[in-house]
Amino acid sequence: MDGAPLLCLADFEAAAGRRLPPDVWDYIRGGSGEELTLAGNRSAFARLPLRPRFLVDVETCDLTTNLLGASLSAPIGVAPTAFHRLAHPDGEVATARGAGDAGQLMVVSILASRSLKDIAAVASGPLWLQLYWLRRRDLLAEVVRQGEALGYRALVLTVDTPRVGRRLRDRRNGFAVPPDITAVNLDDAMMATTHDAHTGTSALERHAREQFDPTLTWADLAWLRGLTGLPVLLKGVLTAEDARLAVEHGVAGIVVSNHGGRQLDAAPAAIDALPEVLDAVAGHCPVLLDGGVRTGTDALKALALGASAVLVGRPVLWGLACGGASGVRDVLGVLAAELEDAMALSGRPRLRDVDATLLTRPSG
Ligand SMILES: Cc1cc2nc3c(=O)[nH]c(=O)nc-3n(C[C@H](O)[C@H](O)[C@H](O)COP(=O)(O)O)c2cc1C
Ligand SMILES: CCCCCCC(=O)C(=O)O
Repeated sequence: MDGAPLLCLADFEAAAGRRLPPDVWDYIRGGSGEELTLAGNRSAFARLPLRPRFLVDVETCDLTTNLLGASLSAPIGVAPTAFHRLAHPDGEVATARGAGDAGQLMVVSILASRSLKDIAAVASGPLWLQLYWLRRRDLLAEVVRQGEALGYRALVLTVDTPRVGRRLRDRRNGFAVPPDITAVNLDDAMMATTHDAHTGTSALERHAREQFDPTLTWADLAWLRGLTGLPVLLKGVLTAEDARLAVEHGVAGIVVSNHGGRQLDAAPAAIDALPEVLDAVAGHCPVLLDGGVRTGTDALKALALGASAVLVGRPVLWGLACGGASGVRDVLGVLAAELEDAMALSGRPRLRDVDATLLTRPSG
């Protein structure tokens, strides 16, 4: 990567914004509606001060962790995002290389623009596979079968997208996926409408209305669990009520997420929704968080509240746009280094020391 050094995720964001075509940049950066939730994801982190402790030996800080049997160099991973070839010609293959080099988890979108097989072939870190519930259950079942056969270790069902949110940037741009970039793990004919550009509308919104199944309910989870031996996590849970139902339905984990502010505008900031979900889950399964994580201190705050790990969406695409695999590795590396710094400077050298007292004064 040439030019000024990229020292924090905001540097990657600015550099990516200069490189990508304006409509792609808007697709990546945008949220839905008035973008209140998008902004809230950041401002909610900014509102939480940390309570550092001192005179603790912090010469060595240990970020390593284990998530559903996978050893990770840090509790930070790649959130599923569609069509990585929008950001770099190598797409998800580069992302998987970068995540593997960083020793971190990658969740691959069902809308990946490289094959699950090519991604698995280069991955040195754990891969999970994200699913949207398609009306075409035969295609969904085939993707699950393929993912399991290729060694993907868990399924992440996104539940916040019965349809795509009102993304005004995409509507204004008449956004459509360029014809040479496709969701190659799904049927070409089914995906054709993602390429149909019409002024004033988003091809992705229209496509999802046709192809995503909005009738999905809790009762359908049994069908998915019956297809596979893989653990199933739910992504997009924001309330205690849904978290309780998720546990009752035997999920292996929950990702607290508002889809990066791209679905229901006015949904709570992810970090604000985390405590009620954690309370309801009561330790029955790991709870991850995504949405607005941009610094090591953001990650530390989520971990202090009780998250097992955080995922990042847009920052990975910024890294990809800036430098392919090495850009992704660097973005994840910067976040991990910042987290390590924050642990040292707050007197919490091990993840088990990272608890609620970092945010709230203990009683008594
Ligand atoms: C360009 C883009 C594409 C996305 N595609 C998907 C997807 O295919 N599946 C999914 O579950 N979430 C998708 N998401 C949401 C992310 O998984 C994640 O929830 C969100 O990006 C986290 O917020 P952050 O970008 O602030 O880190 C997408 C987000 C973006 C920005
Ligand atoms: C192909 C139709 C829907 C794409 C939505 C991808 C996504 O989750 C996002 O853009 O956000």
